[in-house]
Amino acid sequence: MGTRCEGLRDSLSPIAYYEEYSHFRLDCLKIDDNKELSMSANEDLAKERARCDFNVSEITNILDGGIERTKQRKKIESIALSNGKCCDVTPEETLGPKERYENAIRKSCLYTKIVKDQVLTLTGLEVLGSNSSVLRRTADAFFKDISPFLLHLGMFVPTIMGQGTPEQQSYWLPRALDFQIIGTYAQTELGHGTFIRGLETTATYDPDTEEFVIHSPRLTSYKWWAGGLGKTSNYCIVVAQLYTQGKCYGIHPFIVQIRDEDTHMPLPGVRVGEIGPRMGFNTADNGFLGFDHYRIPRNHMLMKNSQVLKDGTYVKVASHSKLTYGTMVFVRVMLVNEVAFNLAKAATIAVRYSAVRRQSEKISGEPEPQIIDYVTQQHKLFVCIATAHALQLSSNWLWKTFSAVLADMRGGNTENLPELHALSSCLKALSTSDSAALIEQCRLACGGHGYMLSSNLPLLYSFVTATRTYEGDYTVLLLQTARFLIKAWEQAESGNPVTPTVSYMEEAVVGNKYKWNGSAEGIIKAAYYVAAGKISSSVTSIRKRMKNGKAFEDAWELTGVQLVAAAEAHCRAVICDVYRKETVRLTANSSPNVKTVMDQLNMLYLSHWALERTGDLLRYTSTTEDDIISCQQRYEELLAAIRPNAVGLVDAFDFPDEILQSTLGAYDGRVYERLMEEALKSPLNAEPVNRSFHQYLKPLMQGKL
Ligand SMILES: CCCCCCCC/C=C\CCCC(=O)SCCNC(=O)CCNC(=O)[C@H](O)C(C)(C)COP(=O)(O)OP(=O)(O)OC[C@H]1O[C@@H](n2cnc3c(N)ncnc32)[C@H](O)[C@@H]1OP(=O)(O)O
Ligand SMILES: Cc1cc2nc3c(=O)[nH]c(=O)nc-3n(C[C@H](O)[C@H](O)[C@H](O)COP(=O)(O)OP(=O)(O)OC[C@H]3O[C@@H](n4cnc5c(N)ncnc54)[C@H](O)[C@@H]3O)c2cc1C
Repeated sequence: MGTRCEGLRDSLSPIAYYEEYSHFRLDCLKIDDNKELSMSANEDLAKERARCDFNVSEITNILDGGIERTKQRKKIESIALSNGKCCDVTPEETLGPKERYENAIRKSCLYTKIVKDQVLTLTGLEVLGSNSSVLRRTADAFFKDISPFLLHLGMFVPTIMGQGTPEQQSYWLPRALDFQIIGTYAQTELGHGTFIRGLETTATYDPDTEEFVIHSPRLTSYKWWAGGLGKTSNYCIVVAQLYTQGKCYGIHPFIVQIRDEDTHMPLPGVRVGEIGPRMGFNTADNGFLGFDHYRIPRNHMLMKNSQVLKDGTYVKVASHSKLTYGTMVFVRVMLVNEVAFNLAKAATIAVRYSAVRRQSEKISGEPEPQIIDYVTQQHKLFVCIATAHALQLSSNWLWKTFSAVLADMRGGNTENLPELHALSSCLKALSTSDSAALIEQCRLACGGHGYMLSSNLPLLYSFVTATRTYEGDYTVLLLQTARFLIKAWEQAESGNPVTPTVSYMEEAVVGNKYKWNGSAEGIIKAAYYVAAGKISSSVTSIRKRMKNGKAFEDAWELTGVQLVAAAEAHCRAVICDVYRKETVRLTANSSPNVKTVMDQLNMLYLSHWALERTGDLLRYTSTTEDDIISCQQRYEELLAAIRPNAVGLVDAFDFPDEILQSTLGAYDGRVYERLMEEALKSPLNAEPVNRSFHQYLKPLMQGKL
């Protein structure tokens, strides 16, 4: 084999040589060990599918939101996937930073063209709204990492829709939706991300020219992080402090052109670039942006919620001061769905791999079991499937809540905005945090092979762990929810009505302790009592500190750890409640076995969290040790009951291999063959001897260095 490859190296270009070389290596391996590298599907996986006792596509339909939506998703996927040009000849992760970016742009353009020419004509703009997760999911067949266009559809367009006047929308949206311009959302600065009232970029109105002057007064005011900002976008939403008639009116959104539409050169007064290598998002050209007294027309301020008239008069239109934060709320809602989908991918990879992988001996001399037969492995993985369901169903519910509040606000009613803000904040925080932790758990469950980039688990993790930070950090958002909860508690205490998601407080303020009952409804009620207990303890701590002379702000700050835990407990109770109710509702007309397995998963989730929070249950409810023992027993029974259906359950997520992009998780289970095929694509395998041998190793080994 060596001789054949040596000969090739002289006659071929590096890429062609490497492709040829890889094929030769594969051919050789096939000849040498036909059994190992057979093309047939893995037998264990086939057996798993044969023993699955429910109709897989029924659950797929439930998760998609109905049979029609499954059909539409599949249609969109088949349009995108039938375009073979999405494939990478060289694995994305083995390219240098420039090549990776260029390749990401190539694929983004290709994908955009498919969406414009074929998908939008099929679905209309609906695919950009409630159905946009289908586009995101399909896009993953093109990108292992992130598209530089993500912020264009994810935030630039939604900000114009949510913050622009009808005239502004009719001017900007057709251009943006047709990709004649590409935009992003530049809010965060080097010096401030969380505290957006502290942003330093200024937009000062000049009535003489009817322009805003955008300026970055110091280094910390440089915009930092926006996806697609470094090299791709020619426009962006800039969030800046608005000054007019000598007064600051706080942060407002502006549409700012940053590059020439023809040459793509940065415009004079604009300094823009990419921020450098990151833990993930390395194909998304996250950027920096500074302005030197850069002028934009007056009507580039997005004026739906407030306006600056020609003479500089500031007019507030909106009835709520936080409507400028609307895009963030929208993206937080979308992110719950986004991370549910990524967790489902990780669970699919890890469960299929665990059915293929055999390791150790349970009983000496007997065949090695599939690792999925270890109860500890089931404990690691089944909660991932259940959490993906819990978050998917919670995200659908949150989307409905969001749409209803949005409809109210269109009619001028912002009464339910605080509750939506509290809900979207804590659901974003918990869903991203849980998903990141569980994706890492999936990686660990796959042993060494999970560490391979080709498993796709490291990339999924690097993407999802960022969601815990961006669009509002975990702690910061839970503290926002806590503000709402403490106010609600005080209202309940004084006998005033509270909003639906905190109605449990009305019963809890009386001070009863809840008696444990191991049914689903009992566990949910216990979760609400835990939340109420933690909120009550936080209130007591704040009051005690204030009694001891602290100002409210200091008392609040000192109680921060308890407040975050209270908001977390509240959110967990909401997820448990929504997951239960939606499971019951959605399986009302399902076949008996689907009903059973969905109920088992739901009970597994509830029992899992009860067992994770035994300290809280013992403290805030009348749960006893015997109750915990029976809960543990039930949990272990559920692991055993779900085991035969585990592969069927992840098949129900219905990820085509092209979207999953994993050597460990492909449908046919040819794990070892795929690992070897990918290994052979490594650029280091393109030649039998690397030149560093001659340059360094040989001189070192021969004492001639
Ligand atoms: C195709 C779709 C795909 C979707 C996926 C897209 C993926 C995109 C990938 C990457 C995108 C990343 C983008 C970004 O990260 S953009 C930057 C995001 N930045 C943040 O999220 C910053 C977080 N900080 C904040 O939100 C705020 O600063 C704050 C922490 C909430 C504090 O704000 P502020 O200081 O103004 O407010 P106060 O704390 O004083 O609170 C005053 C009252 O206002 C209430 N409030 C706050 N925010 C809101 C809101 N959004 N809506 C309604 N009400 C709000 C707050 O609760 C206070 O109320 P109270 O009654 O207690 O006085
Ligand atoms: C991959 C990625 C993509 C991004 N994309 C964009 C984008 O497209 N556009 C954009 O504008 N931004 C973007 N961001 C920025 C992102 O929104 C911010 O990083 C995020 O909001 C957190 O702000 P920060 O970095 O300033 O963290 P900081 O606020 O400095 O937080 C640091 C720590 O301090 C804690 N902390 C801060 N304030 C408080 C408080 N009041 N109470 C208690 N603890 C507190 C936090 O919990 C955290 O632990 C992106 C970030 C990442 C990682």
